[in-house]
Amino acid sequence: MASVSRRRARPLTAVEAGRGDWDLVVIGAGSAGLVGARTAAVLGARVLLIEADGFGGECLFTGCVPSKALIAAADAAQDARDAGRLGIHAGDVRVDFAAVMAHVKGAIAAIAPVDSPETLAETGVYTLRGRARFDGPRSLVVEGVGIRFRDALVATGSAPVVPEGVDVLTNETLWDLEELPETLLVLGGGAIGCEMAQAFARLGSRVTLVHRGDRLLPKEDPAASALVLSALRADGVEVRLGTTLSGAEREHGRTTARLDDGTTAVADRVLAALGRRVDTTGLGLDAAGVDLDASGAIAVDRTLATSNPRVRAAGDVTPLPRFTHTAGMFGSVAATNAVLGLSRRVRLDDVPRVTFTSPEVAAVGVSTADAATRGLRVVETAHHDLDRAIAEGRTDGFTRLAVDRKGRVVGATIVGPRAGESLGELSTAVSRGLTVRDLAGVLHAYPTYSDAGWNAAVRDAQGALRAGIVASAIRLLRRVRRRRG
Ligand SMILES: Cc1cc2nc3c(=O)[nH]c(=O)nc-3n(C[C@H](O)[C@H](O)[C@H](O)COP(=O)(O)OP(=O)(O)OC[C@H]3O[C@@H](n4cnc5c(N)ncnc54)[C@H](O)[C@@H]3O)c2cc1C
Ligand SMILES: NC(=O)c1ccc[n+]([C@@H]2O[C@H](COP(=O)([O-])OP(=O)(O)OC[C@H]3O[C@@H](n4cnc5c(N)ncnc54)[C@H](O)[C@@H]3O)[C@@H](O)[C@H]2O)c1
Repeated sequence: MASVSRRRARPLTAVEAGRGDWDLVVIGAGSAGLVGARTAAVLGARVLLIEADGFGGECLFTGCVPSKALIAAADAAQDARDAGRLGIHAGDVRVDFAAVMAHVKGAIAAIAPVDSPETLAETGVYTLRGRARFDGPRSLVVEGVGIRFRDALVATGSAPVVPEGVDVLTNETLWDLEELPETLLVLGGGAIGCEMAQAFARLGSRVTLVHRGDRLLPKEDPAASALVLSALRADGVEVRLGTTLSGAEREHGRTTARLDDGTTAVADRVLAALGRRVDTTGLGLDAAGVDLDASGAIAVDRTLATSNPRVRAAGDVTPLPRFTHTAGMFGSVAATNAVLGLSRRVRLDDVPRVTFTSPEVAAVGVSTADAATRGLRVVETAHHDLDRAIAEGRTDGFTRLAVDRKGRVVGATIVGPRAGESLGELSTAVSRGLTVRDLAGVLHAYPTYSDAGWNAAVRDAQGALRAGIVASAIRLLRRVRRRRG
C-alpha cells in the first residue's frame, strides 16, 4: 500500500495518484461519479476521483442548474406580465439579459463549492485533475502516469446530438450568450427543447420550435403533451410538429433553416435539443474489455456491471434513464457493489421525472397513458376541481394515478404549478407499493396541489366502500346500529 492513501484525503498530482493502491477509481466527477466516490469513501474505501474538466459535471455547469436558474428568471418576467389576471398591474416588463445571465452564473458559483476537490477531500475522496484512459483491465493512464485499481467506475456522461453542418448552440454553449437572441430556432421537443423554448420566449425572444414527432414530450402522457403545447403557444412559441431540419444556411448573422415539410424558419440563433449521444472515443474501453451497446453507451446489467467484472458504469454514459437523480443513485449503487462485492440491483419502475415548463409535468412509474393497455385503472383529479388551483387561477392541469388490481399506485402524472414538488409523495407510493387506501388515509393540508392526488385516492377508496365484502359489512353495521336505536 503506497503512502498517499494512509494520509488524509486531498487533491493529488498524477504521479502521486500513480503511487496509490486504490480500491475504487472513479472516472468523471458529474452526478454519478461524485455520489459514487462519496459513497465509496463513506464505506471506508480508498477512492480516487478523476475529472478532466469541472468537478460538478453537466448538471452543475451546463445542465440542471443553469437551465433552472434561467427558467426562474423567465417565469418571474411572465408572472409580472401576467399579474393583471389577478388585478395587479406591474407595468412594462424589462428584461436585463446580462443580469439574468449573472443570476445563472451566480447559481452555479453558489453550488460549485459543494463539489470542489477540497470539499471532497473532507469526505475522504482523493481527487485528480486529468483525462483518464484505460490501458488494461485493471489499470489506466492519466498524463502518461499509470494508475492501478481493484475496481473502477466509469461515469463520463454524454454529449448533445448536433445536426451536421449547422452552426448551433447546445446546452454546452448556451450559457455564454451575452445578448438575448431576437429570434431563436429550437430543434427538438423533448425536455430541453420545451424548457428552453418557453424560457427564451418569456425573456423576449421570438421562438420557433421544430419537433419531428406529432406531440411534444413524447415520453409523457399525451394529455400532458397537449397542455404543454397550449402553454408554449400561449407564450408566443411557434411550434411546428412532424417536421425536421433538412439543411441550413447562415448569412449576415442569421440562419435560414430548411425543414423537410418544405417550409423554412429564419433565426438569429439555433439551439439543438435533439437528445444525447455517448462518445467513449479515447477512453480505452477496448483495452479494458468493456463492451458498448448498439447506441454506443456502455452496456450494463442491473447491478451496473459491465463486461469487465472489475469495471462498473453509471449515469449518462449508460443507456439507463438520464437524470441527475438516477445518475447519483445508480453511481452510489455501483460504488457499493464495487466496494463491498455486492450485487445490488437498480430499480427502473419508480424513476421520477419532472419537466420544468410552466405548467410543470411530473411523472413516476408506469405511464398513465399506458394504463388501459396494462389492465390498470386511472383515478384522476382535474385541477378545475382543485381549490388551490382555482385560488391561483392555474386550473390547466391534472393529477392522475395508475392503480393496479390490488389497489397499488404504480404510476402517476401531474401537470400543474409545482408538480415536481407534489411528485415526491407519489414516488414514495410507487416505490413502496402503497395503495390508494394508504394515500386516502393520510391527512393532507388544505389547500395544496398535493390535495389533488389525495382527493383522487379518497374518491377511489370511497368507491370501494360501495361494493363487495366491505359494502356488505357496512350495511350490516348500519342495520345493527339502527336496531339498537
Ligand atoms: C440542459 C439540461 C438540463 C437538464 N436538467 C435536468 C434536470 O432538471 N433534472 C435532472 O434530473 N436532469 C437534468 N438533466 C440531465 C442531467 O444533467 C444528467 O443526466 C446528469 O448530469 C448526468 O450526470 P453524469 O454524472 O452521468 O455525467 P456528467 O455530469 O456529464 O459528468 C461526466 C464527467 O466526466 C468527465 N469526463 C469525461 N471523460 C473523462 C475522462 N476520460 N477522464 C476524466 N473525466 C472525464 C466530464 O468532464 C464530466 O465532468 C439536464 C441536462 C441538460 C443538458
Ligand atoms: N427536467 C429534466 O429532468 C431534464 C431537463 C432537460 C434535459 N434532461 C435530460 O437531458 C437529456 C437530453 O434532453 P433532450 O431534450 O435533448 O432530449 P430528448 O431525447 O428528451 O428529446 C429530444 C427530442 O427531439 C426530437 N428530435 C430528435 N431529432 C430531431 C430532429 N432531427 N428534428 C426534430 N426533432 C428531433 C426527438 O424526437 C426527441 O423527442 C434527456 O436525457 C433528458 O432526460 C432532463
